[in-house]
Amino acid sequence: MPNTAQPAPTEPVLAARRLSCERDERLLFSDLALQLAPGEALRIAGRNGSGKTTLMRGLVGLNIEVTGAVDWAETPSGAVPWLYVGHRPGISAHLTVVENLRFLAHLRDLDPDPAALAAALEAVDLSAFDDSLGHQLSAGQQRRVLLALLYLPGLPRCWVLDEPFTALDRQGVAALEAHLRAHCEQGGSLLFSTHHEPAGFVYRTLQLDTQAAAAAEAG
Ligand SMILES: Nc1ncnc2c1ncn2[C@@H]1O[C@H](COP(=O)(O)OP(=O)(O)OP(=O)(O)O)[C@@H](O)[C@H]1O
Repeated sequence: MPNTAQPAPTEPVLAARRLSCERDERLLFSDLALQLAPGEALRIAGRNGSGKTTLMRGLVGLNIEVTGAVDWAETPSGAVPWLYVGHRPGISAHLTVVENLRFLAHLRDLDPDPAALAAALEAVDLSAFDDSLGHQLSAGQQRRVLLALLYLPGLPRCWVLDEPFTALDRQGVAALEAHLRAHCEQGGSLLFSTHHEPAGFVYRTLQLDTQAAAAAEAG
């Protein structure tokens, strides 16, 4: 099922042009353009160090080394149109699971009530660990705390997820794929990176190695 969808002919959620980035005198990408429409998913692929994280952080304004034009569609409320979830779990060792999730939510201007926090933890199969401390969690459980963000109410419609499948077991991968598919089917958009090739939903792929190679050849 993956990799066959063409961009939909609707007003884009995100339109970026002439994106370029050079780091440590190494060209990562140059004159790159991408668009994302409502209901679409775009996977950023490429080898380690090819610039996937750099590109995604640039698109959400977290990396000023990325130059070019980035236009996000305005939201009716004027709120930030994206939810960015980076590749590091960022779990505090001395907070409980539910405290960590609340903190991660607050960092993103979300203020979920206890019922919403409990429902999100249940969705990622962590109900039994809600009062465990961060340092007591496995790598996959830490990832699940972070991914619980995707089950909170009031999220922006475009999700930007860096390596969301890292450390998940097979059941976790399948559950996340189903959740991302439902998000897109409901008109949400998704920009994500992964070395895993998801099979559970439709997405286009932007291959960054090809971009860098083409730019190097041209220049
Ligand atoms: N803080 C930093 N300062 C300078 N260079 C950096 C920094 N972080 C990453 N880089 C460099 O930028 C390049 C792209 O890194 P980036 O993290 O975007 O790659 P990636 O495609 O996401 O890799 P991976 O698949 O390993 O996660 C790499 O060459 C890396 O060395």
